[in-house]
Amino acid sequence: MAGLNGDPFLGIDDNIEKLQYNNNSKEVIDKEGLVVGIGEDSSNNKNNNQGGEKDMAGNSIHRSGSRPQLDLSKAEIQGNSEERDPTILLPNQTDDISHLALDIGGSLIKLVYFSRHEDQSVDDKRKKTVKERLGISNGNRRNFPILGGRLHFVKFETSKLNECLDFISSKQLHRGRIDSHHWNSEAPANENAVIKATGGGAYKFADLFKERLGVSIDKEDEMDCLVAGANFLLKAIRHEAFTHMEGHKEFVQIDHNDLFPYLLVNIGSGVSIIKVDGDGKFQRVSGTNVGGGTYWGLGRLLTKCNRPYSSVTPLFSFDELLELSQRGDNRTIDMLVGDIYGGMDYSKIGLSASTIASSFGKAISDKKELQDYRPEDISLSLLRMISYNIGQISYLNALRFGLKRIFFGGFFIRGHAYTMDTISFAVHFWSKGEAQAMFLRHEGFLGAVGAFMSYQKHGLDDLMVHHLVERFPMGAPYTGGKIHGPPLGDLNEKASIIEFCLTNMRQFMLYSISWMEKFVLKGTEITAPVPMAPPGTTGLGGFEVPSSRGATLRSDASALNVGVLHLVPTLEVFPLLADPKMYEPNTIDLSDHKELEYWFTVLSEHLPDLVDKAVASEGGTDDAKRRGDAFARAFSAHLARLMEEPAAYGKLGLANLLELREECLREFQFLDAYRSIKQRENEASLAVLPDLLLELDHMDEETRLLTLIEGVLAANIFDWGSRACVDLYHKGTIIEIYRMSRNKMQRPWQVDDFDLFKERMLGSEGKKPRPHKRALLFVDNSGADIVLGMLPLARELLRRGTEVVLVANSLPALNDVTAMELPDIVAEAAKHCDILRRAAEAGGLLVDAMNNNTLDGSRGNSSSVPLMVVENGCGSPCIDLRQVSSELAAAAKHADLVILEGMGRALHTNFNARFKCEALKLAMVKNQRLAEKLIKGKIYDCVCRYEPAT
Ligand SMILES: Nc1ncnc2c1ncn2[C@@H]1O[C@H](COP(=O)(O)OP(=O)(O)O)[C@@H](O)[C@H]1O
Ligand SMILES: CC(C)(COP(=O)(O)O)[C@@H](O)C(=O)NCCC(=O)O
Ligand SMILES: [Mn+2]
Repeated sequence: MAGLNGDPFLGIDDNIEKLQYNNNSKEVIDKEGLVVGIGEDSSNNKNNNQGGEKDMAGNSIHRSGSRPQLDLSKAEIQGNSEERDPTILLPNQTDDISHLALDIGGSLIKLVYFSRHEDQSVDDKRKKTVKERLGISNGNRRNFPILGGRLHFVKFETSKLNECLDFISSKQLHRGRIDSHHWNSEAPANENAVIKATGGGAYKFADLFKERLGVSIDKEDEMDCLVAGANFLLKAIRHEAFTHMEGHKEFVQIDHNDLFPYLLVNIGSGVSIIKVDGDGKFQRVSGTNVGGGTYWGLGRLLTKCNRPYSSVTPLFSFDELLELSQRGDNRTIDMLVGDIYGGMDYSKIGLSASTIASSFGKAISDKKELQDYRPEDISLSLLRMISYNIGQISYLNALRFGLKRIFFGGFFIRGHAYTMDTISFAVHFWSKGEAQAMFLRHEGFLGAVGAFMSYQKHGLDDLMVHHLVERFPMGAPYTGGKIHGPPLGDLNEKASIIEFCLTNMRQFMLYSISWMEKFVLKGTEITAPVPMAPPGTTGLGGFEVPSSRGATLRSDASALNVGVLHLVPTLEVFPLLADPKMYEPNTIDLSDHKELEYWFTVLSEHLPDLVDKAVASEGGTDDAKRRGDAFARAFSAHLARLMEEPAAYGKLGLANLLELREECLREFQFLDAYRSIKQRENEASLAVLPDLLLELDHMDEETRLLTLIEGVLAANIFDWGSRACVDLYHKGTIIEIYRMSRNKMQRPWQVDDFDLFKERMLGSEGKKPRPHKRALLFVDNSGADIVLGMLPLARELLRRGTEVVLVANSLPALNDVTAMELPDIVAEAAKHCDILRRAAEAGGLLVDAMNNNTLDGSRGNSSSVPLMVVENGCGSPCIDLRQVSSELAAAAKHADLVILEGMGRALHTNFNARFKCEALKLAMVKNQRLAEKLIKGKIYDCVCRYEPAT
């Protein structure tokens, strides 16, 4: 790893990576040979050295926590090796296999590329036996020829095609390996690589691609691609479409069966208007030459004389123009109805005095030269002229075909609030509220996505919402290694260089700027508010006043509105949800700003403690400290961004915030921040387990059941995510806190369905009910929670003849126990308990023990009901049951009882979830506000909610 410490780093965008190394690294690469683990893998090595701890690479659910490995053998410098940061070619890099599609438009080149990883789960014994037991052949592979991976979105200006070519070649995207095992069985071998491309540039630049990259361009029709892209995104991405009216953004849930027909308006350089009736069924019904290119081109021309001399380029960039408009007042240049009617409305035909009568109309009478107009005003006037015009033409076409829904795409929109409001306003105004304008988060990438979809048989078109997990990376080094860079903070003088670099890839490649600097820049960009116009200076005019002033314009470098799409084709909808369509995981609605503020503060205040734990988990090295610092900044920046724009990444719930924190930790390579805490608590709890079991076995059935449920609730106090609990841990030992918590268990609990549950379990009036066939126990924390709470409950179910499946996280989150850790814990517990031992053997959990015959010499008792462990598919303290692992989905098939435990899984999420089978929700509420809000109680109150099957 040392050989790569010359800042392998991220490129200009979050999604853009470039390999670099410093002068001494090549030597190391050559000598050491070959596969160098990066990112997560480097830490895995460390874990292995520490002994005993399992690495996470064995997990098949590779959310963004997993990093690709690079094969650096035969690495070679491309171009001039005297260059400071030359590009490296990695001819033998096979793991991170890429696939690329392009949309080369008049203004911008859009790239969509896919990178995937090997499934490294084959060696996991638990997985093998679980698969055998649950009868999963090979997940969903047959349906999905692709394995998991990521879909990245990147764009370049078409005039800077060379930078795009450099990018493709530095990432080797054009060498997309296509072979039978990995991608497409009928595809040709790697030579004569072909890339799919659409847009005019696919024709115009085909020769250049052949010359520079040696690849042929397979041209795809632009309209086909736009429609295919829009249809795919609308079906496969949750929260892809939204409305934007008067500054208010609202995501629209699109019903797949009710998508068509719709009108697609793609505002690129020019505008295409397409009536879409189905997949591949469409007609281009209209278009206009007044589009994004018009705004950009005319805007440049009209403002160029006012461009400050100090600027790097003589012309305003698109974003600068847009930003100017936010400070503009179009009344200085537009002729308003009031200008014509002496300040009065023309109310007879419904036009107010502030309505624009004639865009740029004032310029006819003013005795002004171009330079006398403020570029801000020109830009706003132009933006409004073009947006209204497009809105109106779109509406007229919708009217022509009786369509109610209009989706707007293309990069002219650029997520700019004011532009969207203006278009929405026009559509609303002209249609008198009959038609609705909707926007797409992947606005400009429709064509590129469509070109990507045109690769035959890659299976992507079969992907559904639940297969895609969107992540918003924040400048962490994709390529791992050490973090270099100046001390944080002292970056002002570099900012202008960086800014320049961000818009100029070629220049960028010549500067050695660590990702850390870029990260800090990004961090400040996304937290710094965009300058707003003083109230009243703009807006007036137009039909009426689109209210939002586009405070959301951010530079391309932080274009976080689209994240990297992580494809996990093995994810499934939890089959026991009563009504998946109506299911909403989040209990707490963060669209209430007060609520958002509260949780924002909770998470911010928890941050220092979390960073401490994270840094300690990595040995407290300088490198770990830097990463800890960077993590804190990254996460704070994410939070700040979300405070400003809660819907920035899609609809926001508390579960998303808590997951974002875990993802962010992983991005900075903190793979298991609570590792040693978990271990310590497991050991302490396992030591007292035999006594607890003995105690339980002396009780009658009814007392035992109550004690078991109390035990679960009491042990749920071990939660390192709760501020109040962390304070407690500083005051007592694990066992002391556990005893105290148990002593405090007094019924009735704040939510108390225990009697109902007891009746279901034990029956009444001497009638013995049928035991459950299979129970799924969604477990929560390590230590007492799993060992003294959930395991004894599992044991009781097993004793009654119920199969038990422990459902645990795929990846660590706080001190939650993971599926990977459970077999060892169960094995340890089984040493003191025959019931657990026999069940674990029957469930294939004690593979090693069985092979070694270490227990009592007998082979697994297959007549016993099995105890199994499955991973849930996520790495968060909460769970979204629309996206669970295939093994959990398989395990659910025969289950008739679901037990959800803990605040994250049973309260923050799923408190209101309804199941086809019986459900028991158990949690201690470790937060005062939540207790008040959710159960009208106080902190440390308990929830025992039992719901019969629906
Ligand atoms: N960073 C940017 N650079 C240039 N143009 C941009 C940028 N962001 C948004 N735009 C706008 O998007 C238009 C291009 O949209 P796009 O959908 O990519 O169309 P095309 O395929 O014709 O290039 C530009 O004409 C401009 O109005
Ligand atoms: C992160 C958690 C959901 C974990 O709780 P658990 O699921 O382990 O019961 C919970 O600790 C939490 O909501 N913490 C933030 C609230 C607080 O610190 O008060
Ligand atoms: Mn937890």
